[in-house]
Amino acid sequence: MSSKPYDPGEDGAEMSFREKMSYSDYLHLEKVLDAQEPISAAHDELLFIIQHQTSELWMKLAIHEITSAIEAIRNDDPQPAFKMLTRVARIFEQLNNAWDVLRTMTPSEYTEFRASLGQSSGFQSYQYRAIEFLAGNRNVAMLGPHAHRPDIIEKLEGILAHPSLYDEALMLLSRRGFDIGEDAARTDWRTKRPENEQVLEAWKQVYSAPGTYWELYELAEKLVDFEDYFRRWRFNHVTTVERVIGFKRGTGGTSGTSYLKKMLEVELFPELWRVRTVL
Ligand code: HEM
Ligand SMILES: N[C@@H](CC(=O)c1ccccc1NC=O)C(=O)O
Repeated sequence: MSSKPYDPGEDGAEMSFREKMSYSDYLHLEKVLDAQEPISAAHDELLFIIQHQTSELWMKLAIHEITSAIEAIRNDDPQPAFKMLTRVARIFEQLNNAWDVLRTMTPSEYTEFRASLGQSSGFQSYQYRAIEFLAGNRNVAMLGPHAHRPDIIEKLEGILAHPSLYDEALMLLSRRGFDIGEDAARTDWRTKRPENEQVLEAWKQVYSAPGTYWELYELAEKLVDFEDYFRRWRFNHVTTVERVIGFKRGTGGTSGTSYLKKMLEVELFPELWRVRTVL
């Protein structure tokens, strides 16, 4: 019995894209797939490049979502922000799972091309810094590595000129009748805000009566969820780094693993972690 090979064209699949938009036209695949240019002969450099490029693509989406979530909260419409923040947490979960691929690279394999990376480092990831700044971890010193790129400085300064995700959540608390003290009178958004007892008290009231403050309660939990996944990313990163380069200095010039371990202590939404202890 001879059977003819399956022809999707006979089934109705479109086969002629001379004048129609195709899959790769729409996705600009040539641009994306032409953007991997290993600079060494090491087998694992392609893995390293793709791991970073895909991470940066997911970060781009996270920035898009956080920016819209900030806007929704500012407009007193937090419901859509809940969905966006859930998506951001899922993006970080995706980034967390991706470490499993990179972890297949041993120190011997990384050493084959590490020297070709020069002084470049994830420390100079402006999208990572944008996410931190958008969330609320603001430190103008982190603009330093971008001094040679006025376009990047402009983007990051544009974020620092406006309230962060957490600042907007605090202002929502204030609009809903809570006294948040000096956080209600801020005009400078560029620097890190100090922790505030009145904010802690406001979150304490929210968590003590979820039924009364359901929206604020849900917002608080979405923020904690986001930070939870973000912390896991930091932890996976530092563990991978120790596994691959031990305690060598970073190509970006920091102490490397020790610097990243210090960064594990950074909190995006401090009073939301503190409130757990006082409930
Ligand atoms: C073998 C893999 C990796 C190694 C050995 C490594 C190593 C390091 C080191 C040592 C630092 C500290 C800065 C420095 O002095 O260079 C750093 C920072 C950083 N890396 Fe990686 N990294 C790896 C993979 C990744 C990946 C896949 C990403 C995803 C985009 C990433 C993103 C970052 C970011 C955003 C920072 C800055 C963190 C901060 O300032 O808090 N790294 N990395
Ligand atoms: N900082 C790393 C190098 C590194 O991982 C890296 C280099 C260029 C572009 C992205 C990188 N990823 C994270 O830091 C190192 O010290 O080996």
